[in-house]
Amino acid sequence: MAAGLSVREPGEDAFRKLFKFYRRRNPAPDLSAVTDFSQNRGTEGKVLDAQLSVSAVSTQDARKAGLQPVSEWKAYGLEGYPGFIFISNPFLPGGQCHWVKQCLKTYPQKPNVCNLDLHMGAGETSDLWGKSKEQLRHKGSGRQEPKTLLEKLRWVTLGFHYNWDTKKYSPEHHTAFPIDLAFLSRQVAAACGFPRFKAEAGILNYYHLDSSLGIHVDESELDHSCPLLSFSFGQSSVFLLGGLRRDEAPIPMFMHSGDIMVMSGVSRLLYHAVPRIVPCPGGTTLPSCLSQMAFHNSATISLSSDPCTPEDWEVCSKYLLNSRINMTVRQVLGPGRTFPAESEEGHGAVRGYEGSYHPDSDEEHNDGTAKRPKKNGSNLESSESDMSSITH
Ligand SMILES: O=C(O)CCC(=O)C(=O)O
Ligand SMILES: [Fe+2]
Repeated sequence: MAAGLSVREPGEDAFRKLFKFYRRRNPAPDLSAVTDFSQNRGTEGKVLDAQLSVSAVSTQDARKAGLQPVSEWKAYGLEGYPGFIFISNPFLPGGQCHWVKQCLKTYPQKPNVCNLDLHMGAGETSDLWGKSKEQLRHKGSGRQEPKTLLEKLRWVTLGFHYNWDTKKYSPEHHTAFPIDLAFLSRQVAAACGFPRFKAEAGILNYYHLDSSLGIHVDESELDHSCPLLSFSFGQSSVFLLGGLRRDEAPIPMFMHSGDIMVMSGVSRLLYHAVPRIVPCPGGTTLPSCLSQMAFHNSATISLSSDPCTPEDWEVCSKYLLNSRINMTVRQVLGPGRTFPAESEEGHGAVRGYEGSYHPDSDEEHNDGTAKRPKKNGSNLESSESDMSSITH
């Protein structure tokens, strides 16, 4: 680590040790201890069935969001982690394609904010999709080929735009939250017992095969009684769920495409990180739930005037061969609350952003420990010298 970059020098705590273990390239780590909810593997009696509110979401609304009826969802909790809910891919066949397409084609557009805005002009960052799609579609697997703008995308913020420097939200930096994503979030939150959840801020993280997201707690939101929702698409990842203290050893678990995680109650403020992306074997395929896209039956068409077409999906699937997308949705303010006056503020900050709070890829520098926010803002790390490490 370069001198002066460290915000603080934590000891070799249990979380950091496991982060480094799973982040390691050579030799690749043994993943047999990673809990896999979809396979009932590695759960060692700690997994509980989570109770969902089946009647809180109509089958019609679930379908509109691309989801199966709640009665079909497989939802789990973990003993000792009240408020943590893991929903194993509840999407309908074809239901994920709308969200992937939105993350690549729609949400990066203005007025939303993305990492490329920090060092490129408005003209250059407009229509990333249009500027990238042909090149991406025809791209070979050669590492030497220049990256498209879409491949340089690391994060997008929605609604109340998270400020990576101050680690705060502010009323001045707000644009309309996407209606379709608010709808999806409302259904998931309602099923988990939060019928009044209001999607107010979103952070989309774009990971490549060498990306990781450093150890952190999401505590910048002003009301922690509201859950944090997390949706994953594309290649799988290892997610580390820790405790309220940084030195508690985390539980490693896989997040696969379509999986949804809800952090609420006591688990809302747990340390967590993503040390590793785990591509499908061979690196040339998509997870099976994504390879059977049913366009004729696209469940989400009614949510958007721009449904995901087969041509769109060709670009999305090419992108996802090497990538993972995660959307987190947050409620920033408590019900009926507004932002406090500046002088009353005592809130804010993402605690312990160790490594990067944007996907990052710098192996040497990415041991899960806090660094000064990079110019790109976030905390993602990647082993290239660009900015693939997430450090929100
Ligand atoms: O990518 C993930 O699974 C986690 C993302 C996350 O923790 C965040 O955006 O705060
Ligand atoms: Fe987080």
